[in-house]
Amino acid sequence: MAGDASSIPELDQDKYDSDEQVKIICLGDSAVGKSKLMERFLMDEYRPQQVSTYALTLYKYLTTVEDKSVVVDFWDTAGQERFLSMHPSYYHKAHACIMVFDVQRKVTYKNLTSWYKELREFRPEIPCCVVANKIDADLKVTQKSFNFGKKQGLPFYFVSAANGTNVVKMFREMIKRAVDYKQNPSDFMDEVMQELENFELEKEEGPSCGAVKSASPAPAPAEDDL
Ligand SMILES: Nc1nc2c(ncn2[C@@H]2O[C@H](COP(=O)(O)OP(=O)(O)OP(=O)(O)O)[C@@H](O)[C@H]2O)c(=O)[nH]1
Ligand SMILES: [Mg+2]
Repeated sequence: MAGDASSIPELDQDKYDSDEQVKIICLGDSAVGKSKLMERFLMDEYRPQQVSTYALTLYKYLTTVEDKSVVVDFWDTAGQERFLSMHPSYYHKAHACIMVFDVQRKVTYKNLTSWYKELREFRPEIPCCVVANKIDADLKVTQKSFNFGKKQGLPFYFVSAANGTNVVKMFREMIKRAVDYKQNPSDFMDEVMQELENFELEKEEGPSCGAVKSASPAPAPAEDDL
């Protein structure tokens, strides 16, 4: 992924500056089910055996949010997660993040701390959620409470890519939050970019009293009961 991204049109991230494009990234250890969750949501199908992702995959999804057309790019990792770290370009301009762990492997839950830390270094304010995957393998796990993220007010979902539990709900809510965030960015750099854009517009249109977008944080939906 760290190669010459500029030569691949799909990886030109300037497109995420346009109103109708959002970028959603997925974080979590290898084999927690990130790719399967995206496949489940996008194709509503589930293939139990598939080799892990060795190259970056972009899943494009066209939808409408509050009557507006939106193109969502879901970014799936290139196996860099084995090193518990991603290339900065993975985070660049992301509007939301889905953090996944595997309920059958405790270490994947523990590692969320490192994932979250890295995410916030690059994207301090974007909406994020915590996803407990593979609940089909042990339904009793839904009685347990997983408190990571509670402090930060992150929504939590028990899901299964295998049988589809909560997959559509989780993705729909995250798309909505990504779009809300995009309309009201609260990251300092996003604000700077927005101001620069307004400035450029003003220059083109001549002097006027152009307004700068406000910077209130996107509201988080109510957390699932654990
Ligand atoms: N039982 C069960 N198995 C799942 C579920 N989701 C994924 N798996 C299995 O877990 C394994 C890993 O799934 P992937 O989607 O490839 O995981 P990943 O996080 O994309 O892994 P990397 O690409 O290596 O980072 C596969 O063998 C899947 O079949 C689930 O909901 N339930
Ligand atoms: Mg994968």
